[in-house]
Amino acid sequence: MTSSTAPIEEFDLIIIGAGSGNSIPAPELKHLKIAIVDDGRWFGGTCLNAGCIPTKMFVRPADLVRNVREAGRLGVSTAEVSLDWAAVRDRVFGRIDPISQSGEQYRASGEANISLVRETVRFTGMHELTTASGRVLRATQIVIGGGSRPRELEVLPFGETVFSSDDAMRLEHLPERIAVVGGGVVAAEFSAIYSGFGAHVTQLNRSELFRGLDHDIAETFTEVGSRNWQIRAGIEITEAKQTAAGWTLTLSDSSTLEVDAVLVAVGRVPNSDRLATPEVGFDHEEDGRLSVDAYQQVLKNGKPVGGVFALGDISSPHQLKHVANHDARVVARNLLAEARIARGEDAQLTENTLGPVPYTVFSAPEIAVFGMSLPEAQAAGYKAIEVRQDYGGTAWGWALEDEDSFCKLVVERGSGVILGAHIIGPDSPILLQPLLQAASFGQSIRGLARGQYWPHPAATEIIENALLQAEEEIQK
Ligand SMILES: Cc1cc2nc3c(=O)[nH]c(=O)nc-3n(C[C@H](O)[C@H](O)[C@H](O)COP(=O)(O)OP(=O)(O)OC[C@H]3O[C@@H](n4cnc5c(N)ncnc54)[C@H](O)[C@@H]3O)c2cc1C
Ligand SMILES: NC(=O)c1ccc[n+]([C@@H]2O[C@H](COP(=O)([O-])OP(=O)(O)OC[C@H]3O[C@@H](n4cnc5c(N)ncnc54)[C@H](O)[C@@H]3O)[C@@H](O)[C@H]2O)c1
Repeated sequence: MTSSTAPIEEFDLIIIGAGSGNSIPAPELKHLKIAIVDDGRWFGGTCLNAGCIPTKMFVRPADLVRNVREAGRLGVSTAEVSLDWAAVRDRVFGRIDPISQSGEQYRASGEANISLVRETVRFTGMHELTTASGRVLRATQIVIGGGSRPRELEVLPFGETVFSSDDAMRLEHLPERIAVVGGGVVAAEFSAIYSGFGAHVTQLNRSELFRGLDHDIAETFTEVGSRNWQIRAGIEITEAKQTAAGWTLTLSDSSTLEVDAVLVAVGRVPNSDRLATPEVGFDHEEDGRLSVDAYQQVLKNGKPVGGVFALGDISSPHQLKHVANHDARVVARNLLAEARIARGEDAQLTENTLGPVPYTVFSAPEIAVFGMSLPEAQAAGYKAIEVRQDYGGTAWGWALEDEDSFCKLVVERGSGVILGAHIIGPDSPILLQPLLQAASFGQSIRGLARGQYWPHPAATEIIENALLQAEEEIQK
């Protein structure tokens, strides 16, 4: 399949993608000749440069302003508050860009056994890659951590005033009127950010928001979110016309919307096509991600391809950084184990077997969930119960004057194991963790609430009360 006549450059290990893949070269791999290949606009992958980290650095000031605006109901009188987009943007990227740049410098010249290749590559053999400039790289072991990219909408292709999350935080000026297209986590987080900064935001989605989540969580998000930005769910853009000011969007109910700019946040596509992994015959799932086995080995005709592993968004059903990081830990162990097995030594591959995956949305309101809703648990054949604890039923909820937030628990009646937890409200990503811990270790909720102190009147009493309710319910 090699089309280039360039001399072949041989490595022990090639890592494609310097996002989560960049954590793989550890001291244990110092004996290997390694190439790290990445064609990103910024070095270090999505999370650092255009994902988890900068978004949360924008969410925080937007939250502060929103809290001040809402503080009147707690008796706090405030003058008008505002946020300076350019100042926040420069603070965020003034911190992030140097981290990315020094990471790149270190990889380019910091270690004798590592070569950095800043080019796009494609597979031209199962252990061979060809770069855009025609270099041919070969290795015994290859890790594919190529990530995903924002999906484009046919009716609104990306351009100067139609952008994805990649550009959404680096805008020169914050547009006054923004349409945010999508009903998932990216759309939710950016609607909260832009509206906190004072833009007039209209979120458009073809179905209800957060369709995959517990119904009450999705409904409450829509209700509370609507207090800060406009939400139009169950609507599609049928036509988009560029105007002098921005865009006129025609919607499926025949109404029109005038905006200055559009953020398209309708999911992310795995980068397997850019790597030509279909052409070398690797297996793929329906959504285009690479198929892997329990050891993160890439499959071909259902069987693992020796020496080829994948991690993160390019092979995971969960496009989440904590999942990509754990995949990388498993792959790092398995690279060494595979080499030992090949040398006839006693070694075993490690399975990727962590418990339920937490999913958190840093919007206004925040959401944190894992596992099944009650209908999902019942459909899966569990004898399950569900309880709901409102924040407002605890002293912390009174302090917040909260009338919207809640925690729902789905518990298997017999074992007392938590099958799902669904929290919407302030600090829900933190409140989820004790529940996730119990579920991850298969711990019954029996005795969990009363077997430890819960500081009074902290927000964790919401979890304590939910557990007590669930314990009572499974005893009936
Ligand atoms: C706006 C936003 C906010 C997010 N917030 C969160 C959050 O709060 N919490 C959370 O858990 N997750 C969050 N995520 C998801 C998280 O960022 C991703 O799951 C994670 O970064 C994926 O890591 P990865 O290593 O798989 O891929 P990436 O970090 O994307 O790395 C892949 C790298 O491969 C390179 N590459 C791809 N194809 C080629 C090729 N052919 N040749 C050479 N190089 C190539 C790319 O340039 C890229 O640098 C967020 C995502 C976005 C977009
Ligand atoms: N806090 C976090 O953990 C966090 C934050 C941001 C992103 N992420 C990750 O990034 C990934 C991408 O996020 P996302 O919000 O872009 O995707 P998503 O899958 O969460 O939501 C996509 C939304 O776009 C809509 N949609 C899809 N195709 C469409 C089309 N053709 N026309 C109109 N609407 C369409 C869907 O109905 C859905 O509401 C997520 O899977 C998530 O795991 C995580």
